[in-house]
Amino acid sequence: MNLTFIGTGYVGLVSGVCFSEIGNRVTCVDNNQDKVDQLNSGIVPIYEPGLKELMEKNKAQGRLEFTSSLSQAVQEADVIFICVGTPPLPSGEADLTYIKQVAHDIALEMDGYKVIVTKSTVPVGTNDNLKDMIGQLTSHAFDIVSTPEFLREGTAVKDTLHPDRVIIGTENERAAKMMTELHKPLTSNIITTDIRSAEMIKYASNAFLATKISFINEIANICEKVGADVTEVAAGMGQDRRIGSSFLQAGIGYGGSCFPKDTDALIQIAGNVDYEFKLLKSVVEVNKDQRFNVIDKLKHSLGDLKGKRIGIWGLAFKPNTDDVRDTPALEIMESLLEEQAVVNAYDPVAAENFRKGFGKCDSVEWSTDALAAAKDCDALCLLTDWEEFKEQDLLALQKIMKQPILIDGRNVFSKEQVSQTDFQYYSIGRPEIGGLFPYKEEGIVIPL
Ligand SMILES: NC(=O)C1=CN([C@@H]2O[C@H](COP(=O)(O)OP(=O)(O)OC[C@H]3O[C@@H](n4cnc5c(N)ncnc54)[C@H](O)[C@@H]3O)[C@@H](O)[C@H]2O)C=CC1
Ligand SMILES: O=C(O)[C@H]1O[C@H](OP(=O)(O)OP(=O)(O)OC[C@H]2O[C@@H](n3ccc(=O)[nH]c3=O)[C@H](O)[C@@H]2O)[C@H](O)[C@@H](O)[C@@H]1O
Repeated sequence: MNLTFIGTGYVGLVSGVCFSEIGNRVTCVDNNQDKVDQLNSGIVPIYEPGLKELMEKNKAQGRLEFTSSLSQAVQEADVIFICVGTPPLPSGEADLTYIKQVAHDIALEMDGYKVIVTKSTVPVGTNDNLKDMIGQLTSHAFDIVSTPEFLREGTAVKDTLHPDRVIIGTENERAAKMMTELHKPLTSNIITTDIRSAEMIKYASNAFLATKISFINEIANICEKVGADVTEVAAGMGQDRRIGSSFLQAGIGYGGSCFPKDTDALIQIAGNVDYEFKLLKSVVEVNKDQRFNVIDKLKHSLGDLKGKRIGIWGLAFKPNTDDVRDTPALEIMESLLEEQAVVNAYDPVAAENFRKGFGKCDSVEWSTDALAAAKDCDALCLLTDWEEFKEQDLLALQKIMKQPILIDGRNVFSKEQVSQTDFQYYSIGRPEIGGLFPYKEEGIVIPL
């Protein structure tokens, strides 16, 4: 099939490349000419393992191209995917400006029947509105489909080529058939449903995953007080197939371009129909607090942070990405600077993006390797669980630090590794290995 993807962010670019890989003829459109030029000269503007190789292969085989010209891309396409951003407005609601602009532009360029698919995450009812809007602007036939995207950054290629499921929301049989055929090479688990349910499946999925994370983080905080180990608890819980073992990794909370934005948006979607989503509001609140766990632990070990040298390992919101949108590192860094600590930061790939988006970078020192960031530090905070950090030799690390204090915000190191060192080690929800309120120290009495 001839496919056009509008927007070459994570979703448009990865989907475009992967759909060309399975034999379709794909055009990716972006109105950012710089991005298009980069893509045409073989530069992938995002860090995503495996993407560059696949992109080059499919470009060379003539199945994949990039352009800023919408008109030809729309006219040549059987199916047009809208993949532009839906960032949060100050109210938390999704900003649909880019979506509406693209829908308007598609309508004006159409020259025959098209299937128009929304891959961007949009509030329930948006696709119905797009249908009305496009219908008023064109006399050509078209069908609207909601096919929400579930890829994760860092594993986006694998997630796209081997999805758990594909959701196809449409009211039209012809469009459902075309979309089913298109996705068949990826999975047999294709679920067709109505448009509004498809839109809701996306928000509900992200909100549920965020809920799992906040839940386990609260369990971790309680574990620190009662002397249990959250990793043991999560492993035990995860063996129940009804619960499942994924997304039970305690840490400093979720970040990224989607969980924070989509949980806020779902709270607004509910609010707009006069429903207070109490549970999700708490999930968001717990997540905001969890970031400061690191600061609490630093203060517990160092007291006043003024003038103290703090190393930061990891700026990306998770490993294997250079995305720093809503990364916990942002607020942690801000807090440290407010406390007048001296900060030295390192991330294997995300430092440049972080510097671009963070206003107070002048007062931050930057290192080009992990050990340099830790050198002479009073304490080191691990904020992103990059493989590179897991592989560090703690004894060597200890030697170059001024004080051996390690705040492991992602529970990367084991008891065995830490016990061979002199580190004052704090993790999340593992008080026997290193927590904020070791239950023995606090002398909490649990009544029998
Ligand atoms: N980033 C992710 O991992 C995932 C994102 N999503 C959703 O997918 C949507 C897109 O997300 P990202 O790819 O992260 O977005 P992004 O913000 O990284 O990229 C959007 C792209 O669209 C382009 N664009 C904007 N207006 C345009 C126009 N009128 N014509 C052509 N191009 C235009 C921009 O230049 C930009 O390159 C969002 O709704 C997001 O919530 C869903 C699942 C995963
Ligand atoms: O809508 C989206 O954009 C995407 O959002 C998430 O994907 P992503 O944000 O790329 O990353 P995740 O792997 O879900 O991690 C999100 C955050 O949660 C944190 N996390 C994740 C899992 C866990 O157990 N604990 C935990 O703290 C990560 O460190 C990270 O900060 C979803 O997993 C995707 O299915 C979805 O398509």
